[in-house]
This record gives sequence, structure tokens and C-alpha cells, in this order.
Amino acid sequence: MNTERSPGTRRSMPDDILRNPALAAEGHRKIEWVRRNMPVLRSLEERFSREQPFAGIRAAVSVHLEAKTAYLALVMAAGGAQVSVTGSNPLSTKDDVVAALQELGLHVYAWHGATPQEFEEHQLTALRIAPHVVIDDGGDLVHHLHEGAREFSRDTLGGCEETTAGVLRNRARSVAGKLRFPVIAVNNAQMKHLFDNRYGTGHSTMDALMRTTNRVLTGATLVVAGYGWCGRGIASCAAGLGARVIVCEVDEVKALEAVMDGYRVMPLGPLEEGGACAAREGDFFVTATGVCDVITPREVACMKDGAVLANAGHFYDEIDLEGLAAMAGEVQEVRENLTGYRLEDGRWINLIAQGKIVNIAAADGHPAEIMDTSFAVQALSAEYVVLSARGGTPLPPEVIPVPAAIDQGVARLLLAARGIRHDTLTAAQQAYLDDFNK
Ligand SMILES: NC(=O)c1ccc[n+]([C@@H]2O[C@H](COP(=O)([O-])OP(=O)(O)OC[C@H]3O[C@@H](n4cnc5c(N)ncnc54)[C@H](O)[C@@H]3O)[C@@H](O)[C@H]2O)c1
Repeated sequence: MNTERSPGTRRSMPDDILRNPALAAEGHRKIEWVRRNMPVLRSLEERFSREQPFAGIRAAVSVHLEAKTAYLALVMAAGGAQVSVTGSNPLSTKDDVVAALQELGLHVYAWHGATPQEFEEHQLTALRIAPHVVIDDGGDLVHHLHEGAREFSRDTLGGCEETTAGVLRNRARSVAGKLRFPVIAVNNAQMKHLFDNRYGTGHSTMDALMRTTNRVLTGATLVVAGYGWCGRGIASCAAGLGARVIVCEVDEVKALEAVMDGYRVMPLGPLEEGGACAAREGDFFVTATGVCDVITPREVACMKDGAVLANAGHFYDEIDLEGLAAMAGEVQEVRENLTGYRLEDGRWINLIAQGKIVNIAAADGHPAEIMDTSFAVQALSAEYVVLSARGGTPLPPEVIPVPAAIDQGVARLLLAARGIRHDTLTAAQQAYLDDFNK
């Protein structure tokens, strides 16, 4: 394994790209706050500082660049890694956190509100470190390492993918026989999606809806498209706040699961002229499908005056923005992060955060306690990639599940941090389970 530092040393890296170094103090405060609320990562920071598993390793990190991600990058650095950091969405990047990280000696390439061209340039610049390990969210870094930035993948041992959309993207590349290094499906670990996608997205999406609109969810009708891990969390948090929830699903089993969980299930748009559909009933609409064109002019045409649209999926093509704009006679910024579209008949349809990932672009993302376990899985998966290569058994170039030992280890660390004790099987119970003659 080549861990020469020359391509990524600070001197040979281009200047960090950040807008306002004067913001660093606020960034440090935010990072310290999340550190206090991320006990699992703190215990990894302590072990990594001692054991230095990433000594000689260059890591590129592209996750929504706010305080919790910053702390993950610092934990990797504490383990000896040389780290370059960029964002995974220009609207979720927090400039104060960027400034703080830069002050702490990491290479940082991001600013809030970057144009699509600037955003891509930031990602490509972060890859000039020629990473051994990539922490990715949505598959962009891995994509660049296979396409325009291929030369920087010469030492890449593997990637660790944070979200459903990125796992699917890497799996498609693998099925096409084009994945050139292993990618660990961090999203699919139990200690990730059971908590992050479900409770984290549910909690922070409600936060984003309320703080952006200052409207009440109690008694309102909230339509959620997609009843996967994110959709389940959004539905249960909305119901907990007293909203009436309608679920829209394409998967028959999940549609039935939503019914059994107590929600109404309806098609999002009318199946026939004038037919009943969720679009006519909703006050709030949240997409969480990972698929494009979920809300299109066809659905918008049925909506009530004042309807609020938001997307919690990773990519922002779940709502057809061009179609919405084409229907509008007038477009106004009605509140911060909220755009009103006035249709020809006078109805206003409101869109949060330009259809970008709502809980991060219009709120603070998942709570620190949630990201604690997600990022612990990330850090341990990165360590798994490195140790496998160092041990002479590099992982194959496939999408690889997180080993169960990592999932269980993270759960154990969190239980210990919370002082929660639990039962274990007795020897007799284990023997009973192992006995096929019983
Ligand atoms: N906002 C966040 O913080 C956050 C967190 C985790 C994941 N994500 C992203 O959210 C999206 C969903 O993630 P997930 O983990 O819930 O995925 P999932 O695969 O568990 O669920 C997606 C669901 O959407 C359904 N679906 C697909 N097309 C649909 C359509 N046209 N109409 C209705 N339902 C449809 C699928 O059948 C599936 O049940 C992905 O893009 C993922 O990357 C966002």
C-alpha cells in the first residue's frame, strides 16, 4: 500500500477555498457543542489518538459540511489521517464551520451557496489529495474518481457511502462492472439507517417545515411520498405532532405497512380525471423517494392554495422545479428559504429551500446524537478498509456490507455511554437455540 504523503501534503495542496475566515470562532463553538453530544465518536477519537490507525493515510470527506461532519473529519485526523473536506450540497455548507476546520489545519474546499460549477470545482480540488479513503454522501467523490478525477484514485483503497442514493449509484456502477475500488454501504448498517434515516430525518424535517414556514403542523394534512426509512420517520414525527398523515407509495408491501401503521394511503396525483388523490388534500408535501419527478405540474395543478412543498431525498429532482416555474405567473421569496409560486388562477404554492434536501438546507440536519452513530459507523468502516489493505487482504471492488461486528460495536459503545444495561442469553438459552433436535 502506498502511503507516501507527497501528493497531499499541505504545501502541495492548492489554497483552501473559503469565504470568511473571521467566522472561525462561531464554528469552533458549534463543533465543541456537537462533540459534547457525540459520546461514541468521542470514544473513537480517544482510541484513534492512541492507536493511530490512519497514520500515513489521506482521506477525502464529502458530507453535508456542518459541525457534526467537521467533528468526524477531526476524529479521522486524530487517528493520523491527512484530511481534505468538501461539502455534499452547497446549501448545507456552514461557512463558520468551514473556517474553523481550516484554522485547525484541515484542507477545506467549500462555501455556502456555491454555484454548481463552483461546487464541482470544490469537490475536484478536495480529491487532489489523492485519497486512500473516501467518505462520500451521494456518490459524487467516487463518481469523480471514476471519471474526471481518475488520476487521483491511484492509491484509493476504498470508499464509505453515507446515503441510500449513493449506495444505489455505486451498486449500479458495480453491476455495470465499472466499480474500481470497494465501497462500504454505510447507509445499510443497522446503526445507520434505523436511526439516522428514520428518527433523524423525521425530527429534522419537522424542524425545517416549522422554522421555514412558522405554520402549525397540528391538525394539518401532511403528505409523505415514499414509505422507506426516511418516509416512516417523517410520517411518525408528523403524526406525533398531531398532523393527519397520508402516505404515497409505489411498493405494494410498504403501502400496506403504512395502512397497518395507521395512515391513509392514496395516489399522489389523480389516477383518472377528477379522481381522489393526496395532492388535493395536503397542506404540506414531503418527498423521500430517491426518485425523480414525484411532484410534477400534474400534482401541483390539484393542490390547495398555500400548499408547502419540500424534498427530503438526497437529490433535488424529486420535485419538478422547471415544471413548477413554468406554471407560475409570479415568483416571490416569501420568507427566508421559502419561495412562493403564484399560479395563473391566483393560488400560491410554496417551495422550501429550492427543493434541496430540506432538513439540512433549511434546518440543522440530524441531531448530534443521531449522527454520532452514523459517523461512528463511517469512521469504523474507513478503519476496516485501511486495516484490510494493511493486513494483506484488500476488499474486492464491490459494494460491501458493513461487518456486523461494527454495527454491534457501535451499539455497545452507545449503550455504555448512556449507562443502559441489557439482558444477554444464558448458556442454557444459547444451547436451546443451537439444538436442532428439540
Ligand atoms: N434527508 C435526509 O437527511 C436523508 C437521510 C437519509 C437518506 N436520505 C435520502 O432520502 C431518500 C430516501 O431514502 P430511504 O432511506 O428512505 O430510501 P428507501 O429505499 O428506504 O425508501 C424509498 C421509498 O420510496 C418509494 N418510492 C420510490 N418511488 C416512489 C414514487 N414515485 N412515489 C412514491 N414512493 C416511491 C420506494 O418504494 C421506497 O419505499 C434517498 O434519496 C436517500 O439518499 C435523506
